[in-house]
Amino acid sequence: MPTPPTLRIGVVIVAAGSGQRLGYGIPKAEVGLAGRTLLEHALDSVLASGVAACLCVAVPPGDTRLRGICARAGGKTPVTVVEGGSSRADSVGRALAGLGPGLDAVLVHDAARALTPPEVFRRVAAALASGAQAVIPAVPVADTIKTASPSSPQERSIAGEKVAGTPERAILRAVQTPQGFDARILAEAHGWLESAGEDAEGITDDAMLVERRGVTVFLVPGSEEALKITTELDLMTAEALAARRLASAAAPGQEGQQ
Ligand SMILES: Nc1ccn([C@@H]2O[C@H](COP(=O)(O)OP(=O)(O)OP(=O)(O)O)[C@@H](O)[C@H]2O)c(=O)n1
Ligand SMILES: C[C@](O)(CO)[C@H](O)COP(=O)(O)O
Repeated sequence: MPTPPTLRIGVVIVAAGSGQRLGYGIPKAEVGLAGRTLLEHALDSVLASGVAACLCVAVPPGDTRLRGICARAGGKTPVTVVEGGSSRADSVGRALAGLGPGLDAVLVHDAARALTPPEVFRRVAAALASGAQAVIPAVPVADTIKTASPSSPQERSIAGEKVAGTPERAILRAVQTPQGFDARILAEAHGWLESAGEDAEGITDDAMLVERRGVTVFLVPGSEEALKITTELDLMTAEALAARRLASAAAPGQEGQQ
């Protein structure tokens, strides 16, 4: 089988969110998990994957702590920092500009998915190298998902919403980051987004953005460990995962045994 071409890949980490739902009163990327910030965990995963030629991190305006972390990270891999915007998409757009020219592909990653295993980055990069223009990691959905619509005025005394439909669960996927794209296609899509106005409403990830531009998005296996840390319960789950990793690093093959 021919070897896929090696791509020059830039990685964007969006870390400029305020973490309202976590409610710690500090930017979420600064929150501690197993003694390190979420951003440090995310940087570790990217750098351990070995896919990044360079990184750009979007941090909250005025933040100095995350800038300091980025200044100390990277080693031989250049890490630049930009001020994030008022939405995730805005932060991605700013970080794309901060990556600089000469890249074949870009991976966009949430700092909030701090424990994403390096293998997930490598799977996304491999699919790009095999010719995909857009690739995202995904996992099957465990719950049955319903679509909802408002109840009629007569029904409202029972409940505000009712079921509108039930998509077939077998074809549903929960998607994660890093999301990988041909660099030119992602830049064009974000350029469109800036002028799209109402057409851009409800776009919640970069894959959806390039889908709107007619690009085929491929799926590769994600990881349960790549959960998005959004609430206190997610952080508790992440702490348990990090503890399991530490235990298995200390005693390989012994985890789960008494
Ligand atoms: N203006 C924003 C908003 C979000 N993000 C980043 O996008 C990712 C996903 O966002 P989310 O988990 O919703 O983070 P927050 O916006 O911080 O959370 P909340 O909505 O609870 O405030 C996070 O890594 C977050 O830092 C960003 O860079 N810039
Ligand atoms: C990009 C993402 O993580 C894919 O699941 C998700 O859409 C981000 O959503 P958020 O509301 O900005 O956290």
